[in-house]
Amino acid sequence: MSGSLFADASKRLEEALKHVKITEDAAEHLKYPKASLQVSIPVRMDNGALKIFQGYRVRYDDTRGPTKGGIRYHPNVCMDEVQSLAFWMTFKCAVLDLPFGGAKGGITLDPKQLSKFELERLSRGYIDAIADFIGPNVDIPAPDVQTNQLIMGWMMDQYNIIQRQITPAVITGKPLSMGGSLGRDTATGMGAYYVIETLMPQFKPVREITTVAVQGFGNVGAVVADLLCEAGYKVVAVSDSKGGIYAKQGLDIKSLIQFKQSTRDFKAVYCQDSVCNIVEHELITNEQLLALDVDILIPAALENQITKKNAHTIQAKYIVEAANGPITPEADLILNQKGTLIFPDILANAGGVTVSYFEWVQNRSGLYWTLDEVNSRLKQKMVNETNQIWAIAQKLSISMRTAAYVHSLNRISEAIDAKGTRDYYMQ
Ligand SMILES: NC(=O)C1=CN([C@@H]2O[C@H](COP(=O)(O)OP(=O)(O)OC[C@H]3O[C@@H](n4cnc5c(N)ncnc54)[C@H](O)[C@@H]3O)[C@@H](O)[C@H]2O)C=CC1
Ligand SMILES: O=C(O)CCC(=O)C(=O)O
Repeated sequence: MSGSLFADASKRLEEALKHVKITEDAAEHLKYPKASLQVSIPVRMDNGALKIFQGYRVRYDDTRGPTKGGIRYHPNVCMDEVQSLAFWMTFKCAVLDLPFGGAKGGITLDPKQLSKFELERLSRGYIDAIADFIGPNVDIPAPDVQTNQLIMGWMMDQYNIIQRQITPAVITGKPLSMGGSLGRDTATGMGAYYVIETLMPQFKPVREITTVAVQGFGNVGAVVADLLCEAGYKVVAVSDSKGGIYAKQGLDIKSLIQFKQSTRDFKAVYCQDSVCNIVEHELITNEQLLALDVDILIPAALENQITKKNAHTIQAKYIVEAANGPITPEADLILNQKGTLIFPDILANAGGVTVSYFEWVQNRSGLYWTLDEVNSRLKQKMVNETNQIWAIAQKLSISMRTAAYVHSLNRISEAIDAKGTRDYYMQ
Protein backbone atom coordinates (compact mmCIF):
# COMPACT_ATOMS: atom_id res chain seq x y z
CA MET A 1 0.00 0.00 0.00
CA SER A 2 1.17 3.52 -0.77
CA GLY A 3 2.30 5.77 2.07
CA SER A 4 2.54 9.53 2.31
CA LEU A 5 5.74 10.13 0.33
CA PHE A 6 4.25 8.40 -2.69
CA ALA A 7 0.97 10.28 -2.22
CA ASP A 8 3.00 13.52 -2.24
CA ALA A 9 4.96 12.43 -5.31
CA SER A 10 1.70 11.68 -7.15
CA LYS A 11 0.44 15.23 -6.47
CA ARG A 12 3.10 16.59 -8.83
CA LEU A 13 1.75 14.33 -11.59
CA GLU A 14 -1.85 15.40 -10.89
CA GLU A 15 -0.83 19.06 -11.16
CA ALA A 16 0.97 18.47 -14.48
CA LEU A 17 -2.04 16.59 -15.89
CA LYS A 18 -4.00 19.86 -15.72
CA HIS A 19 -1.66 21.32 -18.35
CA VAL A 20 -1.05 18.45 -20.76
CA LYS A 21 -3.40 16.32 -22.83
CA ILE A 22 -2.66 12.61 -22.48
CA THR A 23 -4.98 9.65 -22.97
CA GLU A 24 -6.88 8.15 -20.01
CA ASP A 25 -4.99 4.89 -20.62
CA ALA A 26 -1.64 6.62 -20.17
CA ALA A 27 -2.79 8.49 -17.06
CA GLU A 28 -4.15 5.28 -15.48
CA HIS A 29 -0.96 3.39 -16.36
CA LEU A 30 1.24 5.94 -14.55
CA LYS A 31 -0.62 5.67 -11.23
CA TYR A 32 0.92 2.30 -10.28
CA PRO A 33 4.37 0.67 -10.22
CA LYS A 34 4.94 -2.13 -12.70
CA ALA A 35 6.50 -4.44 -10.11
CA SER A 36 7.71 -4.22 -6.51
CA LEU A 37 9.96 -6.69 -4.69
CA GLN A 38 10.78 -6.94 -1.00
CA VAL A 39 13.47 -9.41 0.04
CA SER A 40 15.01 -10.69 3.26
CA ILE A 41 18.80 -10.84 3.03
CA PRO A 42 20.58 -13.14 5.50
CA VAL A 43 24.07 -11.96 6.44
CA ARG A 44 26.61 -13.78 8.62
CA MET A 45 28.05 -10.97 10.77
CA ASP A 46 31.72 -10.87 11.80
CA ASN A 47 30.82 -12.06 15.33
CA GLY A 48 29.22 -15.22 13.92
CA ALA A 49 25.60 -14.15 14.44
CA LEU A 50 23.07 -14.28 11.60
CA LYS A 51 21.24 -11.05 10.81
CA ILE A 52 18.39 -10.55 8.34
CA PHE A 53 18.18 -7.24 6.45
CA GLN A 54 15.22 -5.96 4.43
CA GLY A 55 15.89 -5.01 0.80
CA TYR A 56 13.63 -3.50 -1.88
CA ARG A 57 13.57 -2.93 -5.62
CA VAL A 58 10.70 -1.21 -7.46
CA ARG A 59 10.42 -1.02 -11.26
CA TYR A 60 7.93 1.78 -11.81
CA ASP A 61 7.50 1.96 -15.57
CA ASP A 62 9.42 0.43 -18.47
CA THR A 63 7.53 1.74 -21.47
CA ARG A 64 10.46 3.82 -22.75
CA GLY A 65 13.12 1.19 -22.05
CA PRO A 66 14.72 -0.92 -19.30
CA THR A 67 14.18 0.59 -15.87
CA LYS A 68 17.01 2.55 -14.26
CA GLY A 69 17.75 3.89 -10.80
CA GLY A 70 20.06 3.81 -7.82
CA ILE A 71 20.33 1.71 -4.68
CA ARG A 72 20.19 3.45 -1.30
CA TYR A 73 21.55 2.23 2.05
CA HIS A 74 19.84 4.13 4.88
CA PRO A 75 17.93 3.34 8.11
CA ASN A 76 14.77 5.02 6.73
CA VAL A 77 14.57 2.96 3.53
CA CYS A 78 11.08 1.44 3.16
CA MET A 79 8.74 0.44 0.31
CA ASP A 80 7.01 3.84 0.27
CA GLU A 81 10.33 5.66 -0.17
CA VAL A 82 11.68 3.26 -2.80
CA GLN A 83 8.42 3.41 -4.79
CA SER A 84 8.47 7.23 -4.72
CA LEU A 85 12.10 7.33 -5.84
CA ALA A 86 11.28 4.87 -8.67
CA PHE A 87 8.35 7.10 -9.71
CA TRP A 88 10.67 10.14 -9.86
CA MET A 89 13.23 8.15 -11.89
CA THR A 90 10.55 7.43 -14.52
CA PHE A 91 9.97 11.14 -15.11
CA LYS A 92 13.65 12.06 -14.73
CA CYS A 93 14.75 9.65 -17.47
CA ALA A 94 12.03 11.03 -19.77
CA VAL A 95 13.01 14.66 -18.98
CA LEU A 96 16.50 13.90 -20.34
CA ASP A 97 15.06 11.79 -23.18
CA LEU A 98 17.02 8.71 -22.05
CA PRO A 99 15.75 5.37 -23.40
CA PHE A 100 14.93 4.17 -19.87
CA GLY A 101 12.02 3.78 -17.50
CA GLY A 102 12.35 4.34 -13.76
CA ALA A 103 13.35 2.08 -10.85
CA LYS A 104 14.95 2.34 -7.43
CA GLY A 105 16.24 0.01 -4.74
CA GLY A 106 17.46 0.08 -1.21
CA ILE A 107 18.31 -1.75 1.99
CA THR A 108 17.20 -0.64 5.44
CA LEU A 109 20.40 -0.20 7.46
CA ASP A 110 23.00 2.22 8.74
CA PRO A 111 26.03 1.15 6.69
CA LYS A 112 28.39 2.89 9.13
CA GLN A 113 27.53 0.16 11.68
CA LEU A 114 28.84 -2.65 9.43
CA SER A 115 32.43 -3.70 8.77
CA LYS A 116 33.67 -3.68 5.16
CA PHE A 117 33.33 -7.48 4.95
CA GLU A 118 29.80 -7.41 6.36
CA LEU A 119 28.88 -4.72 3.84
CA GLU A 120 30.29 -6.81 1.01
CA ARG A 121 28.34 -9.92 2.11
CA LEU A 122 25.16 -7.84 2.39
CA SER A 123 25.63 -6.23 -1.05
CA ARG A 124 26.25 -9.61 -2.68
CA GLY A 125 23.26 -11.08 -0.79
CA TYR A 126 21.04 -8.29 -2.12
CA ILE A 127 22.02 -9.16 -5.71
CA ASP A 128 21.41 -12.89 -5.02
CA ALA A 129 17.91 -11.94 -3.87
CA ILE A 130 17.02 -9.62 -6.79
CA ALA A 131 19.02 -11.23 -9.64
CA ASP A 132 15.89 -12.35 -11.52
CA PHE A 133 14.43 -8.84 -11.28
CA ILE A 134 17.38 -6.98 -12.91
CA GLY A 135 19.48 -7.30 -16.08
CA PRO A 136 21.06 -5.10 -18.78
CA ASN A 137 17.82 -5.15 -20.82
CA VAL A 138 15.47 -5.23 -17.83
CA ASP A 139 16.56 -3.08 -14.91
CA ILE A 140 19.94 -1.45 -14.32
CA PRO A 141 20.89 -0.34 -10.77
CA ALA A 142 23.41 2.40 -9.86
CA PRO A 143 24.65 4.21 -6.72
CA ASP A 144 22.52 6.49 -4.53
CA VAL A 145 22.75 7.64 -0.90
CA GLN A 146 25.55 5.81 0.99
CA THR A 147 26.41 3.47 -1.87
CA ASN A 148 29.43 3.95 -4.13
CA GLN A 149 31.72 2.50 -6.83
CA LEU A 150 33.10 -0.17 -4.51
CA ILE A 151 29.61 -1.49 -3.71
CA MET A 152 28.57 -1.37 -7.40
CA GLY A 153 31.70 -3.41 -8.22
CA TRP A 154 30.78 -6.13 -5.69
CA MET A 155 27.23 -6.18 -7.02
CA MET A 156 28.29 -6.51 -10.65
CA ASP A 157 30.72 -9.29 -9.73
CA GLN A 158 27.95 -11.16 -7.89
CA TYR A 159 25.63 -10.84 -10.90
CA ASN A 160 28.42 -12.19 -13.15
CA ILE A 161 28.86 -15.18 -10.84
CA ILE A 162 25.12 -15.94 -10.97
CA GLN A 163 24.90 -15.51 -14.76
CA ARG A 164 28.26 -17.20 -15.47
CA GLN A 165 29.16 -14.38 -17.85
CA ILE A 166 30.70 -10.92 -17.65
CA THR A 167 27.80 -8.44 -17.82
CA PRO A 168 29.09 -4.91 -17.19
CA ALA A 169 25.91 -3.24 -18.54
CA VAL A 170 23.85 -4.65 -15.63
CA ILE A 171 25.02 -1.91 -13.27
CA THR A 172 26.41 1.63 -13.65
CA GLY A 173 28.59 3.72 -11.37
CA LYS A 174 31.10 0.83 -11.27
CA PRO A 175 34.86 1.19 -10.79
CA LEU A 176 36.61 2.25 -14.02
CA SER A 177 38.60 -1.00 -13.95
CA MET A 178 35.32 -2.98 -14.23
CA GLY A 179 33.84 -0.98 -17.12
CA GLY A 180 32.75 2.18 -15.30
CA SER A 181 32.56 5.49 -17.12
CA LEU A 182 34.84 8.45 -16.62
CA GLY A 183 32.81 11.29 -15.15
CA ARG A 184 30.05 9.23 -13.46
CA ASP A 185 31.34 10.11 -9.97
CA THR A 186 30.96 13.86 -10.60
CA ALA A 187 27.99 13.70 -13.02
CA THR A 188 25.08 14.52 -10.69
CA GLY A 189 26.77 17.59 -9.19
CA MET A 190 27.98 18.66 -12.63
CA GLY A 191 24.47 18.31 -14.09
CA ALA A 192 23.10 20.59 -11.34
CA TYR A 193 25.91 23.04 -12.09
CA TYR A 194 24.96 23.16 -15.81
CA VAL A 195 21.31 23.82 -14.90
CA ILE A 196 22.42 26.73 -12.69
CA GLU A 197 24.76 28.08 -15.37
CA THR A 198 22.00 27.87 -18.00
CA LEU A 199 19.39 29.78 -16.01
CA MET A 200 21.13 32.03 -13.48
CA PRO A 201 22.80 34.55 -15.84
CA GLN A 202 19.39 36.05 -16.68
CA PHE A 203 18.63 36.62 -12.96
CA LYS A 204 22.00 37.30 -11.40
CA PRO A 205 24.82 37.54 -13.94
CA VAL A 206 27.73 38.27 -11.57
CA ARG A 207 28.85 35.00 -9.98
CA GLU A 208 31.17 36.66 -7.45
CA ILE A 209 28.22 38.29 -5.65
CA THR A 210 25.92 35.26 -5.94
CA THR A 211 25.84 33.48 -2.59
CA VAL A 212 25.14 29.75 -2.22
CA ALA A 213 24.32 27.35 0.64
CA VAL A 214 24.52 23.57 0.14
CA GLN A 215 22.81 21.06 2.44
CA GLY A 216 24.50 17.63 2.24
CA PHE A 217 28.19 17.23 1.38
CA GLY A 218 28.29 13.78 -0.23
CA ASN A 219 28.66 12.61 -3.80
CA VAL A 220 26.28 15.29 -5.10
CA GLY A 221 26.57 18.24 -2.68
CA ALA A 222 30.37 18.36 -2.48
CA VAL A 223 30.75 18.24 -6.27
CA VAL A 224 28.24 21.00 -7.02
CA ALA A 225 29.70 23.16 -4.21
CA ASP A 226 33.20 22.64 -5.63
CA LEU A 227 32.21 23.46 -9.22
CA LEU A 228 30.34 26.59 -8.16
CA CYS A 229 33.26 27.73 -5.98
CA GLU A 230 35.71 27.15 -8.85
CA ALA A 231 33.47 29.15 -11.21
CA GLY A 232 33.54 32.12 -8.80
CA TYR A 233 30.24 31.74 -6.91
CA LYS A 234 30.43 32.52 -3.20
CA VAL A 235 29.60 29.27 -1.39
CA VAL A 236 29.01 30.51 2.16
CA ALA A 237 27.59 27.41 3.89
CA VAL A 238 27.71 23.62 3.64
CA SER A 239 26.47 20.86 5.94
CA ASP A 240 26.35 17.14 6.56
CA SER A 241 23.94 15.08 8.67
CA LYS A 242 25.49 16.38 11.91
CA GLY A 243 25.34 20.10 11.04
CA GLY A 244 27.21 22.65 8.99
CA ILE A 245 29.51 25.63 8.78
CA TYR A 246 28.90 29.17 7.60
CA ALA A 247 31.48 31.77 6.54
CA LYS A 248 30.21 35.13 5.29
CA GLN A 249 33.27 35.69 3.10
CA GLY A 250 32.90 32.29 1.39
CA LEU A 251 34.33 28.83 2.05
CA ASP A 252 37.33 27.12 0.47
CA ILE A 253 35.46 24.06 -0.78
CA LYS A 254 38.50 22.12 -2.02
CA SER A 255 40.11 22.17 1.43
CA LEU A 256 36.77 21.23 2.97
CA ILE A 257 36.52 18.19 0.70
CA GLN A 258 40.01 17.08 1.81
CA PHE A 259 39.05 17.77 5.41
CA LYS A 260 35.80 15.75 5.14
CA GLN A 261 37.68 12.83 3.61
CA SER A 262 40.02 12.72 6.59
CA THR A 263 37.75 13.44 9.56
CA ARG A 264 34.18 12.61 8.51
CA ASP A 265 32.08 15.51 9.94
CA PHE A 266 32.11 19.29 10.01
CA LYS A 267 31.89 19.50 13.79
CA ALA A 268 35.62 18.92 13.82
CA VAL A 269 36.24 22.07 11.76
CA TYR A 270 36.33 24.09 14.98
CA CYS A 271 39.53 22.59 16.23
CA GLN A 272 41.12 22.35 12.77
CA ASP A 273 40.91 25.90 11.38
CA SER A 274 44.26 25.79 9.67
CA VAL A 275 43.29 22.71 7.68
CA CYS A 276 40.33 24.46 6.09
CA ASN A 277 41.67 27.95 5.42
CA ILE A 278 38.61 29.35 7.11
CA VAL A 279 39.24 32.72 8.67
CA GLU A 280 35.95 33.46 10.34
CA HIS A 281 33.20 30.89 10.46
CA GLU A 282 30.43 29.63 12.67
CA LEU A 283 28.85 26.26 13.28
CA ILE A 284 25.20 26.10 12.18
CA THR A 285 22.43 23.52 12.25
CA ASN A 286 20.81 22.17 9.10
CA GLU A 287 17.67 24.14 9.94
CA GLN A 288 19.74 27.35 10.11
CA LEU A 289 21.45 26.54 6.82
CA LEU A 290 18.12 26.20 5.05
CA ALA A 291 17.00 29.59 6.37
CA LEU A 292 20.15 31.53 5.40
CA ASP A 293 19.84 34.77 3.44
CA VAL A 294 21.56 33.48 0.29
CA ASP A 295 20.74 33.71 -3.40
CA ILE A 296 20.86 29.99 -4.17
CA LEU A 297 19.94 27.17 -1.77
CA ILE A 298 20.90 23.65 -2.84
CA PRO A 299 19.34 20.82 -0.82
CA ALA A 300 21.58 17.83 -1.67
CA ALA A 301 20.76 15.41 1.17
CA LEU A 302 17.41 13.65 1.58
CA GLU A 303 13.70 14.16 0.85
CA ASN A 304 11.25 16.27 2.90
CA GLN A 305 13.77 18.84 4.15
CA ILE A 306 11.59 21.85 3.31
CA THR A 307 8.04 21.36 4.57
CA LYS A 308 5.10 23.57 5.48
CA LYS A 309 6.75 23.94 8.92
CA ASN A 310 9.92 25.70 7.68
CA ALA A 311 9.02 26.94 4.16
CA HIS A 312 8.20 30.42 5.49
CA THR A 313 11.76 30.70 6.91
CA ILE A 314 13.42 30.17 3.51
CA GLN A 315 15.06 33.36 2.26
CA ALA A 316 16.84 32.04 -0.84
CA LYS A 317 15.40 33.31 -4.12
CA TYR A 318 16.45 30.20 -6.06
CA ILE A 319 16.34 26.58 -4.89
CA VAL A 320 18.15 23.91 -6.86
CA GLU A 321 16.88 20.44 -5.90
CA ALA A 322 20.05 18.37 -6.17
CA ALA A 323 18.43 15.82 -3.80
CA ASN A 324 15.34 13.82 -4.74
CA GLY A 325 12.12 15.21 -3.26
CA PRO A 326 13.60 17.74 -0.77
CA ILE A 327 10.48 19.98 -0.89
CA THR A 328 6.97 18.76 0.00
CA PRO A 329 3.96 19.84 -2.14
CA GLU A 330 2.66 22.04 0.73
CA ALA A 331 6.03 23.78 0.94
CA ASP A 332 6.02 24.19 -2.85
CA LEU A 333 2.80 26.22 -2.57
CA ILE A 334 4.25 28.51 0.10
CA LEU A 335 7.49 29.02 -1.86
CA ASN A 336 5.67 29.64 -5.13
CA GLN A 337 3.58 32.32 -3.41
CA LYS A 338 6.77 33.93 -2.11
CA GLY A 339 8.14 33.99 -5.66
CA THR A 340 10.96 31.50 -4.98
CA LEU A 341 12.13 29.89 -8.22
CA ILE A 342 12.63 26.13 -7.84
CA PHE A 343 14.80 24.18 -10.27
CA PRO A 344 13.12 20.76 -9.84
CA ASP A 345 14.83 17.50 -8.90
CA ILE A 346 13.82 15.56 -12.02
CA LEU A 347 15.88 18.07 -14.00
CA ALA A 348 18.47 19.39 -11.53
CA ASN A 349 19.85 16.01 -10.42
CA ALA A 350 19.45 14.19 -13.75
CA GLY A 351 23.17 14.44 -14.59
CA GLY A 352 23.91 11.21 -12.71
CA VAL A 353 21.50 9.01 -14.61
CA THR A 354 22.53 10.70 -17.87
CA VAL A 355 26.15 9.62 -17.43
CA SER A 356 24.88 6.23 -16.21
CA TYR A 357 23.19 5.98 -19.61
CA PHE A 358 26.52 6.88 -21.26
CA GLU A 359 28.19 4.13 -19.18
CA TRP A 360 25.57 1.57 -20.31
CA VAL A 361 26.08 2.63 -23.96
CA GLN A 362 29.88 2.27 -23.58
CA ASN A 363 29.49 -1.18 -21.97
CA ARG A 364 27.23 -2.38 -24.77
CA SER A 365 29.42 -1.01 -27.57
CA GLY A 366 32.75 -1.89 -25.94
CA LEU A 367 34.05 1.54 -26.98
CA TYR A 368 35.08 3.83 -24.12
CA TRP A 369 34.90 7.64 -24.16
CA THR A 370 37.28 10.30 -22.86
CA LEU A 371 36.30 12.49 -19.90
CA ASP A 372 35.89 15.44 -22.29
CA GLU A 373 33.48 13.44 -24.47
CA VAL A 374 31.41 12.42 -21.45
CA ASN A 375 31.26 15.92 -19.96
CA SER A 376 30.52 17.69 -23.22
CA ARG A 377 27.67 15.28 -24.04
CA LEU A 378 26.35 15.75 -20.50
CA LYS A 379 26.49 19.52 -20.86
CA GLN A 380 24.72 19.43 -24.21
CA LYS A 381 21.84 17.34 -22.84
CA MET A 382 21.44 19.30 -19.59
CA VAL A 383 21.49 22.71 -21.30
CA ASN A 384 19.11 21.61 -24.06
CA GLU A 385 16.45 20.11 -21.73
CA THR A 386 16.78 22.98 -19.23
CA ASN A 387 16.06 25.50 -21.99
CA GLN A 388 13.07 23.48 -23.21
CA ILE A 389 11.59 23.26 -19.69
CA TRP A 390 12.14 26.96 -19.09
CA ALA A 391 10.33 27.72 -22.38
CA ILE A 392 7.35 25.50 -21.38
CA ALA A 393 7.18 27.21 -17.96
CA GLN A 394 7.09 30.64 -19.64
CA LYS A 395 4.60 29.65 -22.33
CA LEU A 396 2.09 28.04 -19.94
CA SER A 397 2.82 30.34 -16.94
CA ILE A 398 3.53 27.36 -14.70
CA SER A 399 6.32 26.45 -12.27
CA MET A 400 9.46 24.81 -13.61
CA ARG A 401 8.50 21.67 -11.68
CA THR A 402 5.16 21.38 -13.44
CA ALA A 403 6.85 22.25 -16.75
CA ALA A 404 9.36 19.42 -16.22
CA TYR A 405 6.50 16.96 -15.61
CA VAL A 406 4.63 18.25 -18.67
CA HIS A 407 7.80 17.81 -20.77
CA SER A 408 8.36 14.24 -19.59
CA LEU A 409 4.66 13.31 -19.70
CA ASN A 410 4.54 14.18 -23.39
CA ARG A 411 7.35 11.70 -24.02
CA ILE A 412 6.10 8.92 -21.70
CA SER A 413 2.47 9.08 -22.80
CA GLU A 414 3.49 8.95 -26.46
CA ALA A 415 5.36 5.70 -25.73
CA ILE A 416 2.49 4.23 -23.68
CA ASP A 417 0.01 4.93 -26.46
CA ALA A 418 2.40 3.67 -29.16
CA LYS A 419 2.81 0.40 -27.28
CA GLY A 420 -0.93 -0.11 -26.77
CA THR A 421 -2.26 -2.66 -24.33
CA ARG A 422 -2.76 -6.39 -24.50
CA ASP A 423 -6.54 -5.80 -24.76
CA TYR A 424 -6.05 -4.36 -28.22
CA TYR A 425 -4.33 -7.54 -29.40
CA MET A 426 -7.13 -9.68 -27.98
CA GLN A 427 -9.89 -7.85 -29.86
N1 LIG B 1 24.53 9.77 -6.20
C1 LIG B 1 23.88 10.11 -7.30
O1 LIG B 1 24.39 9.94 -8.42
C2 LIG B 1 22.54 10.75 -7.23
C3 LIG B 1 22.00 11.18 -6.03
N2 LIG B 1 20.83 11.86 -6.04
C4 LIG B 1 20.24 12.32 -4.80
O2 LIG B 1 21.10 13.28 -4.18
C5 LIG B 1 20.94 13.21 -2.75
C6 LIG B 1 22.29 12.98 -2.10
O3 LIG B 1 22.83 11.78 -2.62
P1 LIG B 1 24.40 11.44 -2.53
O4 LIG B 1 25.18 12.70 -2.51
O5 LIG B 1 24.67 10.41 -3.54
O6 LIG B 1 24.47 10.77 -1.11
P2 LIG B 1 25.74 10.65 -0.13
O7 LIG B 1 25.44 9.54 0.78
O8 LIG B 1 27.00 10.65 -0.91
O9 LIG B 1 25.70 12.05 0.67
C7 LIG B 1 24.60 12.46 1.41
C8 LIG B 1 25.02 13.67 2.22
O10 LIG B 1 23.88 14.19 2.90
C9 LIG B 1 24.18 14.32 4.29
N3 LIG B 1 22.95 14.17 5.05
C10 LIG B 1 22.26 13.04 5.33
N4 LIG B 1 21.18 13.33 6.06
C11 LIG B 1 21.17 14.67 6.23
C12 LIG B 1 20.32 15.59 6.88
N5 LIG B 1 19.22 15.18 7.52
N6 LIG B 1 20.63 16.90 6.83
C13 LIG B 1 21.73 17.32 6.18
N7 LIG B 1 22.58 16.52 5.55
C14 LIG B 1 22.30 15.20 5.58
C15 LIG B 1 25.20 13.24 4.58
O11 LIG B 1 25.93 13.53 5.74
C16 LIG B 1 26.05 13.35 3.29
O12 LIG B 1 26.93 14.44 3.41
C17 LIG B 1 19.91 12.11 -2.50
O13 LIG B 1 18.63 12.68 -2.46
C18 LIG B 1 20.03 11.25 -3.75
O14 LIG B 1 18.88 10.48 -4.01
C19 LIG B 1 20.17 12.16 -7.18
C20 LIG B 1 20.66 11.78 -8.38
C21 LIG B 1 21.83 10.95 -8.49
O1 LIG C 1 22.55 6.65 -12.20
C1 LIG C 1 21.48 6.09 -12.13
O2 LIG C 1 21.15 5.18 -12.87
C2 LIG C 1 20.44 6.50 -11.12
C3 LIG C 1 20.75 7.69 -10.29
C4 LIG C 1 19.67 7.88 -9.28
O3 LIG C 1 19.39 7.01 -8.50
C5 LIG C 1 18.92 9.12 -9.25
O4 LIG C 1 18.98 9.90 -10.22
O5 LIG C 1 18.19 9.37 -8.27
